[in-house]
Amino acid sequence: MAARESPDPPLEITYKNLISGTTQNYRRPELPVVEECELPLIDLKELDLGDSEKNLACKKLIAEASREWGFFQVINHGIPSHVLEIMRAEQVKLFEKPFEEKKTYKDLNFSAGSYRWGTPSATNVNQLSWSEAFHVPLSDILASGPNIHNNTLSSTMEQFAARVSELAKKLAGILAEEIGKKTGFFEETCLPSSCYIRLNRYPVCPVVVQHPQMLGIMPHTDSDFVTVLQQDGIGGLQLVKDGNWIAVKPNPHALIINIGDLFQAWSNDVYKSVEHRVVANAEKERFSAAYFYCPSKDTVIESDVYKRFSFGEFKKQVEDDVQTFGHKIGLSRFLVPPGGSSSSSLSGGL
Ligand SMILES: O=C(O)CCC(=O)C(=O)O
Ligand SMILES: [Fe+2]
Repeated sequence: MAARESPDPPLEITYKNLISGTTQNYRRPELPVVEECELPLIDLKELDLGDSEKNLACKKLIAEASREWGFFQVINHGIPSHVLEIMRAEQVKLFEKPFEEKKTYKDLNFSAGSYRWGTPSATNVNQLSWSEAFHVPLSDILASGPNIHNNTLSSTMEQFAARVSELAKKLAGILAEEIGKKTGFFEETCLPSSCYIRLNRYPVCPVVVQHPQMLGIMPHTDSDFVTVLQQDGIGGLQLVKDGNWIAVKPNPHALIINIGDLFQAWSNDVYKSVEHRVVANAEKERFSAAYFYCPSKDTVIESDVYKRFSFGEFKKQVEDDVQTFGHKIGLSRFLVPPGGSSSSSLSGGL
């Protein structure tokens, strides 16, 4: 295959100087990595057996995992396997396209900037994400009407989103109920068009030999209520638990669920939005698809721990911080100062 037709973004060439530099490449102290482990595995079948004891026990497990891990995996989640398989097949087909084509992908009504690769702001190798992604607001897909381009990718994403959002809504409702909050909140605020799908590909990373700590995606928390993640069998996802990085063992039958920043704030820090990252792989490429369950931008998050903020303000703050500091600061930006009031308005805010 001619070089210009390669599907891979030119990560190695673009970041050559960062990769080959040594002295300026200070690496911040790493948390120790603990061995691969299984996330709490929750069988959602228990919710629908008509057995109220099992139903309650299952809800408790969901809440407990969200408090203690911020992450869990679910089986018997109700999403037909063909929906997941078609999504994955379309995702692979999309990423197989030559890099030059992905950069300007016009077949879909994806907004500008949906396709991302590497880390444009990286000034040292530790800030480099060895990956490419389509980060797609579902409003792009739904706005284009039913299958306007006769495009199987957009109709597949629409079908995937419809099913996965049902799962996210169900889990969010259970988590709300477990802390005595209104479950209807999500139906009112998280609309089909306010959510996002992010299709990730982690190309093989030959540089791992020189830089064993190379990451596929930088440590981050998600800026949503709940994320539903479909990963393949390669592995590489890690999360922080009790001050250590834990490697998640892939389970081919399960979907991964994690709590995002909005739920942490809305639950007054009961549920945890936990930092996670993906390590690069020297031998195998990896795919994942994340569904971000988000409210409309004007939705206000009320919390006793954080100043009240709209989702739009939160997103804007994250974007500004990434621009200024090269990384997200997140919820700590919105903490109520000691002795302060959570209803105080942000400057230029509500
Ligand atoms: O690929 C993964 O396993 C994680 C992806 C992720 O964290 C994200 O897209 O926010
Ligand atoms: Fe994430």
